[in-house]
Amino acid sequence: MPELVFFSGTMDCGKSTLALQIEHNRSARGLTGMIFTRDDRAGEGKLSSRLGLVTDAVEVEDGQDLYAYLVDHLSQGRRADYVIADEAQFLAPEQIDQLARVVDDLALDVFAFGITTDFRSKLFPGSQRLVELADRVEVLQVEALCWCGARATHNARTIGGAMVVEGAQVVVGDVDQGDDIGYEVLCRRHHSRRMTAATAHAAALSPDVLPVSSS
Ligand SMILES: Nc1ncnc2c1ncn2[C@@H]1O[C@H](COP(=O)(O)OP(=O)(O)O)[C@@H](O)[C@H]1O
Ligand SMILES: Cc1cn([C@H]2C[C@H](O)[C@@H](COP(=O)(O)O)O2)c(=O)[nH]c1=O
Repeated sequence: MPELVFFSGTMDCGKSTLALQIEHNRSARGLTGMIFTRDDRAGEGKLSSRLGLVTDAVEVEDGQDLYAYLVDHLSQGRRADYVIADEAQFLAPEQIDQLARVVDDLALDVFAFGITTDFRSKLFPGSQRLVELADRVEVLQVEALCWCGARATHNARTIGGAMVVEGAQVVVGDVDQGDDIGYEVLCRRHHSRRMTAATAHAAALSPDVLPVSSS
């Protein structure tokens, strides 16, 4: 049975790498994928992984009907044996409904990849709809780690290494951005305490927490 599968996790846990591996394994067996993405860091119409792999993809636009796009594609006699949708958190809920219809009416597997929650630990609307509709939600096996060594479950947005909680839900960016606006994955404890690697390091160096000499 074709399925809608949502591969979810934090940033930097290997979602795009897995998407590229699924694409590679299927195309090696003569299958043809329809690859959708939106706002990949590598630029428009690209699906990229931090391991350096990249492939071309269809850049999803606001209001685009993904089901109609596939029907049109197939009715022109072109192939699509399965669908990959990366950065699926950026899709609108209606577009997730359209992907579910691709599974049910066109009998294609749809593999969606995305982060579940934003920098305030709130669901992205597209991810919420995926959790509601997916046949399976898969958590990636390679766990990203918080600076403390615990499994990272949350995404923090940072400026100069310090966590911020104000701002737009969507700001395309990467981890390890130095002084720029960026992201860091944290465990829940450190996300709720707003404690990033930089602020934890600064606190450890603070005279307030240094052992006081008795001499
Ligand atoms: N230099 C490296 N050597 C080995 N693995 C790396 C390297 N850089 C990144 N990775 C792996 O790639 C993962 C990020 O993959 P990516 O597909 O870009 O993540 P996501 O799409 O989930 O944000 C990291 O968690 C790490 O496992
Ligand atoms: C937490 C969070 C992330 N984003 C953006 C930042 C990146 O461009 C993508 C996630 O990409 P990845 O391949 O999973 O690393 O999402 C955002 O716009 N808003 C957020 O709150």
